Amino acid sequence: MMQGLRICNFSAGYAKRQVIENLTVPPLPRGKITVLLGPNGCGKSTLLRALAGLNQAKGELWLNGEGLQTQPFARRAERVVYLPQSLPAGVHLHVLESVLVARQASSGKSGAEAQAEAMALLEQLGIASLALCYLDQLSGGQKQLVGLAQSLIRRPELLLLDEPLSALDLNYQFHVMDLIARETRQRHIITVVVVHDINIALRHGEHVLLLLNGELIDSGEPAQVITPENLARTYGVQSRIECCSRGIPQVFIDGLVARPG
Ligand SMILES: Nc1ncnc2c1ncn2[C@@H]1O[C@H](COP(=O)(O)OP(=O)(O)OP(=O)(O)O)[C@@H](O)[C@H]1O
Repeated sequence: MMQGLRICNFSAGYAKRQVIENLTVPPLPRGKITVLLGPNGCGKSTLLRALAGLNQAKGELWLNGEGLQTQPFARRAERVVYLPQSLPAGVHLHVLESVLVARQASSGKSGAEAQAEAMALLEQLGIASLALCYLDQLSGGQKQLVGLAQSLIRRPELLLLDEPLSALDLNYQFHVMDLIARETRQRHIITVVVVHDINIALRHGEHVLLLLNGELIDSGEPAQVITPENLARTYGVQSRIECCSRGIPQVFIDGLVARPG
């Protein structure tokens, strides 16, 4: 059985606008973090939502050898989890309840075992002390961490995270990427993460997809894809990549080669 996610001749968009047209992507690996990069409006969220079956789409999607497009939505929702940029407002649950609801939705399991698992995950994310706080009383970053707990507890085969770091401080960005990498590796998940910070992509990504105007510009290992040429072409920035004293490559932006858009 072919492992990983295969995307072939895939088109997605909205009633009046096709955003992704005939996209074919080399297989996305299991057990690794794929970072999805590209400028504002290039179609990253549209692609993730379409992979989750939440946007109109046509074409072929194969998840670990099984076709996704023809699967009933409930089965697909068990296998594929999409975490949007922000959690829906107005949900009157406390943090622990919301994670348990997510757990139940995908495995039907509840009770003491599920509760212990949920608490362990909140602990790992450093938010166990918030377990009994209501979602609408949390800060933006805290909500983002809860969203991540809700997604991870569902144990998906394909985990789609749309800018999961956007509200997190520096320490949490690092910690969360490490945690996502560990879960991804241990549970053999295919994880796709949208980030805008190119240095996070370079440091924590294990595979990179670079999109521009709904088209794939490049894909592969971070150091092969995140190059000054590709950054100039997609983001219009002039950049250089240098290793710091610890040998970790870093991107420095020296200026613009083009105006946005
Ligand atoms: N509901 C919608 N209806 C119609 N067009 C939409 C809708 N949502 C997004 N679009 C359009 O689709 C294109 C891609 O948007 P998308 O949100 O996928 O971009 P993105 O790469 O995630 O951007 P960003 O980095 O700013 O979040 C944009 O031109 C946007 O205007």
